Amino acid sequence: MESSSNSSGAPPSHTVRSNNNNNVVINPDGSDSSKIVEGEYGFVLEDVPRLSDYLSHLPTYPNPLQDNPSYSVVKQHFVNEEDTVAQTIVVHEDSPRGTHFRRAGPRQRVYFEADEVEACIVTCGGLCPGLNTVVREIVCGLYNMYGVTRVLGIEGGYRGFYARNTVSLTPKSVNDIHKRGGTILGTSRGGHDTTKIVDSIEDRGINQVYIIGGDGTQRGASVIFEEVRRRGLKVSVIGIPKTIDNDIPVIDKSFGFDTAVEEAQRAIDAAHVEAESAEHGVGVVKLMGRDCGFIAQYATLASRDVDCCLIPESPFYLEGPGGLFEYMEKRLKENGHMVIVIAEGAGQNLLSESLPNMDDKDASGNKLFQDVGLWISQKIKDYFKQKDWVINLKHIDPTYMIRAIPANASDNVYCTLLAHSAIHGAMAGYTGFTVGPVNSRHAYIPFQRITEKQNKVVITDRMWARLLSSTNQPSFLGLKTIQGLKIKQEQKQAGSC
Ligand SMILES: Nc1ncnc2c1ncn2[C@@H]1O[C@H](COP(=O)(O)OP(=O)(O)O)[C@@H](O)[C@H]1O
Ligand SMILES: O=P(O)(O)OC[C@H]1O[C@](O)(COP(=O)(O)O)[C@@H](O)[C@@H]1O
Ligand SMILES: [Mg+2]
Repeated sequence: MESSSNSSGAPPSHTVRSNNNNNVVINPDGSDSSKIVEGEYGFVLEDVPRLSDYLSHLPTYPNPLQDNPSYSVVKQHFVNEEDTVAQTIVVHEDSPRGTHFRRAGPRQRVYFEADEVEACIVTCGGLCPGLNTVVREIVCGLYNMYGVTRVLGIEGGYRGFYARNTVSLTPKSVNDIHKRGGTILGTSRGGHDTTKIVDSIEDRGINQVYIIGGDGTQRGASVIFEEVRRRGLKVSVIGIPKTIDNDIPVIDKSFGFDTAVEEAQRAIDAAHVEAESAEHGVGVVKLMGRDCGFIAQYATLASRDVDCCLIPESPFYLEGPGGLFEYMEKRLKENGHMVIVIAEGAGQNLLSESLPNMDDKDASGNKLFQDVGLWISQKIKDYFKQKDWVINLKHIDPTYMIRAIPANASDNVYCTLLAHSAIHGAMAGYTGFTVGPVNSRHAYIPFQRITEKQNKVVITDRMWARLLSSTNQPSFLGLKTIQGLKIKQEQKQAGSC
């Protein structure tokens, strides 16, 4: 096969000029692999590392995709090397061009020959619908698009690299796994040991590492990448973002989220049927969402049967004017029944008042929460009992049932695109990135942008207002807080004019 040599030389650590004369800042403080490219009119590219940044004279090869009969219909075979995806697409005349990410997709030249690739896949953290689809599509995509036949499955999450045997994954062995929930590879929390993991990668001759997981996993992937780079290995480290909670920033949404919202409808429907069939019926549905209430918010908006949605981002209170109990009394008088949806991370401040000193963490260091569904159900029962109201409360907790199902059709397609974007990036020699859609276009995003903060429901956005207007619930914000938010909003608008 034809090969050409890349001569980028020794690891750069300063500002250099790119092909199109932009400023490129690589490793500004020497501590990480940030690559910021600054262009005209406020254009900023937050680029991702490439193997050639730290390995010199790497040969490249023509991309085999151009000879693939299935792709012969494609008009433009390859993504232009200079293509980027804008993070902000709502702009006005004077807006700077703003932050961009490198566009995902197949490149004209690749850094790996098919028979050179030793890929591996690992799934980490909590379950999420679609994990098996991503695994399947990495295996089949590598095989069908690039002729790669050697893919290993790492079992049981990060610790599987050094504590378990691997399984060989072939298009045949993964053929129908997308129809099953969970992950055929198994998963775990904790157990991240960077040195042991990279030793295992080196010992097994692995040169493409596909890591599927949430924010914790991507933090782990980032340190694996740094260690791989420090050792000077020709190994691409690619993160594929996963979380049912949808709390990963920058990307449009995470896979499995749509499936979760859809499945949550069944629980809300059941709660509604139970509630409306009884006198003063109250249905309480607990949904997942450790630090953010996206599943609860979207499930509520989709259902239209929910009277109150409680999420971690919007603090609430039970007693007194404007509180939950007052609203419940009003709603039960008006309508005879009501449905409450609560995200698992909501109201934890109130719970810790009743149950102090609960500071347990899981093996990954995530805080373990008290069961807010049980807690609020008991509080509601106690309140109405002392008021001599007979209510009929049914509490439904479908959380793990929702998480354990296979992905729905749209999540399956989304998982396929994620897997393909990840493969194209790895084959093109990109590394140290997470893949995901930004404003509907798949992009390669530096790890630190994914791990530096969490995506949250913004309660001053129109979407939350839509929810409030659909449920008619109180905002639980005091007059002072609302005024404060308004002033902030006005100051922001004045500043941007
Ligand atoms: N800061 C970190 N550095 C290295 N590994 C981490 C870090 N945070 C979490 N991990 C590892 O990532 C894996 C998944 O993390 P976890 O928080 O459980 O799930 P998720 O990836 O879904 O957020 C675990 O094996 C954990 O040890
Ligand atoms: O019982 P587990 O496995 O610790 O999972 C519970 C947590 O997993 C989640 O579903 C998702 O968390 P991750 O994104 O960290 O996997 C949370 O909503 C929930 O709090
Ligand atoms: Mg997490």
